[in-house]
Amino acid sequence: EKVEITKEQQALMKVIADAYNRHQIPQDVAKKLLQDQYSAEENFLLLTEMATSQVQVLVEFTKNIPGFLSLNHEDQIALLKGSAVEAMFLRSAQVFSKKMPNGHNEVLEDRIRRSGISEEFMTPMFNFYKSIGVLHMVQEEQALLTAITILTPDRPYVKDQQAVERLQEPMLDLLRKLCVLQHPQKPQYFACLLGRLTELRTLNYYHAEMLTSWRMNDHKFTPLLCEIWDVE
Ligand SMILES: CC(C)c1onc(-c2c(Cl)cccc2Cl)c1COc1ccc2cc(-c3cccc(C(=O)O)c3)sc2c1
Repeated sequence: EKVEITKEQQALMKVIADAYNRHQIPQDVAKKLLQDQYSAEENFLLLTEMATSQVQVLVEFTKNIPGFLSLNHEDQIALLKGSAVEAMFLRSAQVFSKKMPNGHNEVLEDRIRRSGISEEFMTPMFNFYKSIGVLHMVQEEQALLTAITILTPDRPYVKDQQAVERLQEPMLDLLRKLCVLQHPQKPQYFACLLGRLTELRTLNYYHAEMLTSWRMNDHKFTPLLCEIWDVE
């Protein structure tokens, strides 16, 4: 049947896309990836700085999601803590797939591969990056998918799951329509995107292991990362 994006869905798309484009890692921070120190220590510190900056960007983006700030305050924190790693996998995946103009993607891969992460986590991590890359998502899809990830009702400690569902559903409906309109030759495209969200959840477990092994090697995180990841 003819898929139509309603006026209010257009308005929602504009709010989410503008927020996503407005809140990016500052270029001077992203540029640090290109500096020439490549020791495992140096890479870890750089990635820590990127992640910290990314969390700040993520919080600002989340505050622009219509209805988020009217959720119960503890639930707002639970949603951010529960989705931060997944949102950062999505964001860093865009860096790989959008072929950053000044070669960020190669250096990012090198730095991640040489930052004290054990081999067993590299495979699922880079498989995810590849599976996102082949989708060639447009900016609006990336923005909606990030908002949908943040608005996942069944995160740990969320009390009013229905309230979160009521915010997530219109985003899912809009993304479904967008996929049909943007990728008419790929009827399964929307299902593919949702499949990525499932793959993201498994990466949470690998990431928790990564944090543990870094901490066992006495790696330090920033206060913001300690707070969002409940470490130290
Ligand atoms: C604490 C640190 C060691 C860490 O622990 N786990 C992870 C992680 C790793 Cl490895 C992989 C996935 C997820 C996480 Cl969470 C990280 C590093 O996380 C990040 C998080 C976001 C970004 C955005 C970037 C980026 C570059 C250029 C341009 C842009 C841009 O947005 O333009 C973004 S790099 C980057 C690194």
